[in-house]
Amino acid sequence: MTRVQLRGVGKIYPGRRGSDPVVAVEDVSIDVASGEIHAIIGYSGAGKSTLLRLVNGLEAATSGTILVGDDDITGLPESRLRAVRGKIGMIFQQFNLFHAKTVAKNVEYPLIVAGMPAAERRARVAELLDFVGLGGRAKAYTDQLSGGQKQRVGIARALATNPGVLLADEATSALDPETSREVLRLLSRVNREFGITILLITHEMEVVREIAHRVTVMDDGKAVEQGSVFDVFSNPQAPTSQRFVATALPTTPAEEHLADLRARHRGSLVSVTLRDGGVDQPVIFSTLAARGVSVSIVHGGVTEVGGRSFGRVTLELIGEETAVAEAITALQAEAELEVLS
Ligand SMILES: Nc1ncnc2c1ncn2[C@@H]1O[C@H](COP(=O)(O)OP(=O)(O)OP(=O)(O)O)[C@@H](O)[C@H]1O
Repeated sequence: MTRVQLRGVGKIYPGRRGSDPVVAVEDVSIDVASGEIHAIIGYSGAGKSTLLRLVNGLEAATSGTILVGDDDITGLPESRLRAVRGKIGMIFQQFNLFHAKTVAKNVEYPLIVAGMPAAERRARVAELLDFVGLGGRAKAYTDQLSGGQKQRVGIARALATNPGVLLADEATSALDPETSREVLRLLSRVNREFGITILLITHEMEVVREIAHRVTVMDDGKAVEQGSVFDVFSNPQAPTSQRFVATALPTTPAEEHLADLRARHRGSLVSVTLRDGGVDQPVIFSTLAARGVSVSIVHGGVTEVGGRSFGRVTLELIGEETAVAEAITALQAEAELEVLS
């Protein structure tokens, strides 16, 4: 069981040929609990890859401390870093497999480096390939595999030496949505069955929603928001988080779409947020029915986030003007409701 702790971590790259230094990561603190799946999300250039390289010690932080398990990797000499890296597995967007080697040889490679005897290696490789569902493809060459299968080989190889932490660098970005979900489900199993802590970076909110427990949102080198996936999705605070959430959740219609809805629906339009632990849907419908107001859902929906439900629906309310106004006032006391027209 391994936790990862970043405290005030910064990375400044020296400017090239007289240009200004680049602040890639600035004062980032993240606590990844042992056995947690923690996602770091951000747009291109936010500093995600740099952060991951600092965690596996490929690059040295300019400031702050990084603990992997009980090892403070900041300031460790290369010889000691190698031992810590042995406890960290890594998978990549482009898989980084050896094309001239078979599937089995790819997975065996880190075991050879670790000095494991041949008979044990064979047994371990067979066990790993079974786990990732590639038991029948041991002798195939990696260029005969689909993208999803290649990433399964990457995962088996990363797990070979029993790491406590798995770092995933945009691990599903090169895959189609269905294959991406299969690989994410496999990563969830890795986390659940072996208790491996996973730190993954991504620019896709769907990835966060699918498997992460907690999330850090990065923007311009800084951690601008952190929290449980449900909290960040259902109530994003930072503008960057709000933009990401809008890509993955039903939202209030944007202005141009709203104009279209208004043209097609003559009733009053209201947007209601449905949050696990918030107002019950029957309360909304009975409040409207009691005043003779009829209701249609015209936009949005309800979805699963972090194992809980969250939704935002736009409703068209039709009835007597005073009855609709009264119903809206009554609902505002119970629910998160925004009047759109
Ligand atoms: N070796 C380097 N030398 C100089 N600047 C760098 C170096 N690596 C990254 N940077 C800069 O640091 C900033 C953060 O880059 P980084 O690759 O970590 O972002 P990212 O969020 O991973 O983006 P992407 O998703 O596009 O990879 C960028 O401005 C980038 O140009």
